Amino acid sequence: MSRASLSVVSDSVTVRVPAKVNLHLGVGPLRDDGFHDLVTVFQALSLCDDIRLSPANELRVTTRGEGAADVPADATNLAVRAVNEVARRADRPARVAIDIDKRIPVAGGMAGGSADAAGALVGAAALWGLDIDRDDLTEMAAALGSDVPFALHGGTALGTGRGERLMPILARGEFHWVLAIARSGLSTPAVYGELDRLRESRPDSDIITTRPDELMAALTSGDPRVVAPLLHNDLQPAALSLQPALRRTLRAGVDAGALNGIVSGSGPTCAFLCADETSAVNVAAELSGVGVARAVRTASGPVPGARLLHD
Ligand SMILES: C[C@@](CO)(OP(=O)(O)O)[C@H](O)COP(=O)(O)OP(=O)(O)OC[C@H]1O[C@@H](n2ccc(N)nc2=O)[C@H](O)[C@@H]1O
Ligand SMILES: Nc1ncnc2c1ncn2[C@@H]1O[C@H](COP(=O)(O)OP(=O)(O)O)[C@@H](O)[C@H]1O
Repeated sequence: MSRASLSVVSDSVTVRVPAKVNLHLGVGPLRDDGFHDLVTVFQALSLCDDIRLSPANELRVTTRGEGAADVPADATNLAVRAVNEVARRADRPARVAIDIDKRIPVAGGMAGGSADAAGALVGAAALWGLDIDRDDLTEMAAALGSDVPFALHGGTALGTGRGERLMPILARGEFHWVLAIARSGLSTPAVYGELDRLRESRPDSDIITTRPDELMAALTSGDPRVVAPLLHNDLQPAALSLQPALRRTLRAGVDAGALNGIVSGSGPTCAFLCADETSAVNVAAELSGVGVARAVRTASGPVPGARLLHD
């Protein structure tokens, strides 16, 4: 069969993909390949991007919504890279229009680009009727970025390696979060670099990357009051060093009634764990009034990873 005669199985597909927060982020020393070994606990949140893929004459991408102007519209867009990867594997032309409806803050430490990549992998496979098994999809995801496998996986999971090796974690119940989105983003490599710099200046500081057993046990209890004091992020001092104003944001969320606040991944989004949904709505309202963030959102977790939406 020639490439041109391959039939398109569907007119268009839409995939919904979640943001993540790291409930625990332990960062090991810098590896020779430029990455750091991690021990992290991811949770997928109800703040999602929607990725629509439709047949087109050429590969193109448009983004609307949250931070759209900061999302590349060329071959460096992670969704474009994902579609190119599926096309290469299927040996077919990547003639697809990708439309991203963004809600996940760009360069916000919530893995928005990774989510779009995961959505585009699932979307391209569905659009072209390809049968790619879960392990192969996960391998393709890991090649696109350390956080991409988790965006496929969703739920609550332990991440090791550079974050791409996943093991599901049992988390009971629903956790309610408030997200304070900062006025400008932070570059992930810059934040890891700042952590290395801070560690070099304090050579006696311990680097501990053991499994966070206490947090994992707390998650099975489903009680946010037990989980809240166990939130931990090794990248937080580095993010605070690059954006000192985040200290005020973290304080404001706790003052507004959150159980605890943490910088999400490499930041600068701050995530606040609340006792319940009502408390989250109240904390969000109060935090909006203080003016420490560009936008404030509520979200719950865990939610599933990349999933096809059916009209
Ligand atoms: C920090 C975390 C925490 O979940 O997420 P974000 O806060 O950015 O969303 C991740 O480790 C980000 O993962 P991701 O954004 O996929 O990173 P990649 O594209 O794989 O790598 C970008 C760069 O980040 C640094 N990096 C990333 C992962 C890792 N384990 N060690 C690193 O040092 C490296 O400098 C690398 O070149
Ligand atoms: N589809 C995409 N959405 C967002 N950012 C993207 C995308 N594709 C590439 N990028 C690039 O990736 C960088 C990191 O974006 P993002 O994944 O949103 O943040 P973070 O790594 O902090 O979670 C952005 O600054 C942008 O240049």
